[in-house]
Amino acid sequence: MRVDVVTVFPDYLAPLRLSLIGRAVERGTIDLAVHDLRTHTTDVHRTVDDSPFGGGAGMLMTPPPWGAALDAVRAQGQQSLGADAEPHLLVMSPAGHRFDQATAARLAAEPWLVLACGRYEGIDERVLDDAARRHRVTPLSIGDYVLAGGEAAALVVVEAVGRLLPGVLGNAASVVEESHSDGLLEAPSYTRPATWRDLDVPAVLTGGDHGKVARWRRDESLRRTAERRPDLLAGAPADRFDRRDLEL
Ligand SMILES: COc1cccc(COC(=O)c2cn[nH]c2)c1
Repeated sequence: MRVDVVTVFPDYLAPLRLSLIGRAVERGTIDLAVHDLRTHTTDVHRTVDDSPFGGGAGMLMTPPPWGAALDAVRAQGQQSLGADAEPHLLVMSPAGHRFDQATAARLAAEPWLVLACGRYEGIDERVLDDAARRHRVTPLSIGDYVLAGGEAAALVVVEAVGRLLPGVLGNAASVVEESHSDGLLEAPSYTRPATWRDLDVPAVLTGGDHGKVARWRRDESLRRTAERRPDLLAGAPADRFDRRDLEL
């Protein structure tokens, strides 16, 4: 997978060169390129923002540097992926579609993502409209809060998507048995020592009955989800989860 990130703070994306994702980049599983938006300005002050038409607080990112940057990113990407290749542009924004594990799984199947990191109050809408003439554009939110810029959101998206790519997680690790993989939160988990500060591991987990372990984990998963994230249960079709255990 090729991943391009456009930002006024390239150094903010340095963590993508570390650890799990960093190794995937070194191995070439992820072909990562971080681009400095200011490289695509033409004025002496390297201006990327201006006041919003219609008034309003703060500044907005002006289209010309974004247009030039996205054109350059497409040209570079097509050099390595082929002249017909087109990216999927993800614009990190509080006004975006909700990013979740299902979205991460869908994006992990795509060959080329370009992430746009907005700053200030955001990016002039015509940048998205112009890009949409050539390829898919998806405004994407990692949650219902406002950050100072899209860079932290880009780190989240690249990590959540990158870890799903083949070979990125060690063989032992599994993306199947984890929170949100089955629409629920994962059950509590334990490892050695069996007793720690007079706290014991639930006996079912050390009893050796795998059927009972599976049942216990499912029950705990449903209980934890009902307690912490009832929204995940509310939207589910009636038969999706075994609600009898939770008196829901
Ligand atoms: C592009 O327009 C804007 C405007 C304001 C802030 C940002 C940065 O992104 C976020 O704040 C965000 C992303 N997911 N959840 C929050 C982008």
